[in-house]
Amino acid sequence: MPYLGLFGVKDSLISLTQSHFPTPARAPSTDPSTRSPPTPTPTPTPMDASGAPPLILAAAAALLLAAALGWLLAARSSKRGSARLLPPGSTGLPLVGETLRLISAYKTPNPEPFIDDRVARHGSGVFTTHVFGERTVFSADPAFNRLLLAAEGRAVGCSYPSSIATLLGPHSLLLTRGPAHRRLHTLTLTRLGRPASPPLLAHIDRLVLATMRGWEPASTVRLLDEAKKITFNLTVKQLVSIDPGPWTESVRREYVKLIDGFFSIPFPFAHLLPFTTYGQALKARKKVAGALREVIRKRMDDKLENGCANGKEDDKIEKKDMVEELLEAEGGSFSEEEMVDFCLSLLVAGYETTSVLMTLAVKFLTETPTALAQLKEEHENIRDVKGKNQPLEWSDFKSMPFTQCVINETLRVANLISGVFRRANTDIHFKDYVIPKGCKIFASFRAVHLNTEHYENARTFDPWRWQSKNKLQSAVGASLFTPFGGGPRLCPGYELARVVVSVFLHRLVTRFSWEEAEEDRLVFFPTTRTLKGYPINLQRRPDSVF
Ligand code: HEM
Repeated sequence: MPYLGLFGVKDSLISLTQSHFPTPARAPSTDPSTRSPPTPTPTPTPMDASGAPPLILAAAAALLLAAALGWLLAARSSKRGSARLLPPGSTGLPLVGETLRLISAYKTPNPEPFIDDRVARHGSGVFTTHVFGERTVFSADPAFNRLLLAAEGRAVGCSYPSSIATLLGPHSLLLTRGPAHRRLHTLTLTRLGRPASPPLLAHIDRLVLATMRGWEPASTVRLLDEAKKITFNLTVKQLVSIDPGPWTESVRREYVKLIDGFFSIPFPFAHLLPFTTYGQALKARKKVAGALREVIRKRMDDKLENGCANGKEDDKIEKKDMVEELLEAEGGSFSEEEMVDFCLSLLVAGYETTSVLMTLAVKFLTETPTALAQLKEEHENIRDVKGKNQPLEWSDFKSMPFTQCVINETLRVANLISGVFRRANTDIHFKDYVIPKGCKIFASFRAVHLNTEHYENARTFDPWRWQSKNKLQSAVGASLFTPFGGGPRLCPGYELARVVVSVFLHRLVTRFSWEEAEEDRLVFFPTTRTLKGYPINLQRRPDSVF
């Protein structure tokens, strides 16, 4: 799914979250202007012809024919008439367009040239290409990106392939549109946009500490795995108020298979092919949804038994979790299935992104010792004032300005979501171009974040760049910094993700020292992460108290 970093066309998937970035310490000293594309994943793999039923073969042939026709039309239109108004570009080879070039770029440690070269060749930050069976306009232009984000739901709409939509469920926030989307988005923001609430902050702190308590005084851990545990348990708590235990563990086992499905090839009739990753993901989805349904049903029954709590007084009482928000919202009109899909999509949405953000922040800091030293000092100062054992409070979070610079810079450099896909609902006029109704558009955040015109030494991890006053506001205002998107689909978890990572860094640097257990590197296919999950050797600090 585009948000998760997957871009699917027909039966293919391409990761959007692709973010390539050389590790800061090894970043090239030169800083070519960088523009970034989405991340490729495997192209649609045709079903094995030998064993395929005739119906499938006929469908496959029809698809191929449609793709060929699409390509021919795109190629013709780029040469004459109205298509002269399309942003410049090339449709590449018949059928595959430029898909293979895109994929191979993202399989290297430096995928930037896919966009850079085209921007340079066409002299335009907006260009046309043809990937995954579809003509697609790429934007590396912050002004156009802003327009696209703001126009969501009107001139453009987000578009997900059916394979992703099936895993998410029809009532997922990511799939709803129009007034229903606005209502659900506001509700989500109300819940997730309040990490300042004392119970939530205390809970994040407790969860992080509980995970770290599981680490031996001297041990090797794969940081990404640990970060994922924290993120999953935290989201479950936010949704249904269940603490880590056998229930969360059994749901997590299925959930991991579901997540794998987003990055797999959705073979036709996958529900009949349980040995494929996508087939297993479909099964896992049923189990995760079933577990959530059981909890939600029980809560609905409890509510019926205890009577509705819709009075004025109750509105003022902070809801204990997302299910309670849903049960109370809109006169309690959400159906069980709507609530299940909604919770499931929240569980999916922040998992990979927040965990990789935590891991990469530690990796970049490890490779930039001066930044790590400054960060440690900031957190030790907080501890000096509070004493060793006190839980973190909101005022402590507010005393972490350098930590926020580290998080901003990790987001800028890592590009966990390298951009978002939209589809034009109408002809779109931008500069001298017209992007026709129905056309797919990719707004690349990464291309902007790594562009030397906007950021000096754009490919170097430099958290100090965010220290200057108002830098963040002006970068966000000009759409030069959009790691969480913008407009009506602005990520509702943006504040929560920051708080989780801040608390995690606080507890890590004040209780442990560490070094890389083995060399690890960033990979960008099918998503941005480190190849080995960043194994580190941890040493508990002698003065740390648990
Ligand atoms: C580093 C962490 C994160 C990053 C970089 C990130 C990034 C994004 C981006 C770029 C979008 C916009 C997608 C679009 O416009 O199509 C988005 C949407 C969304 N995010 Fe996040 N996100 C993060 C964490 C979270 C967390 C922790 C949650 C919730 C627990 C969350 C929930 C969502 C949801 C539900 C949407 C869809 C909103 C809608 O369609 O209205 N995200 N996120």
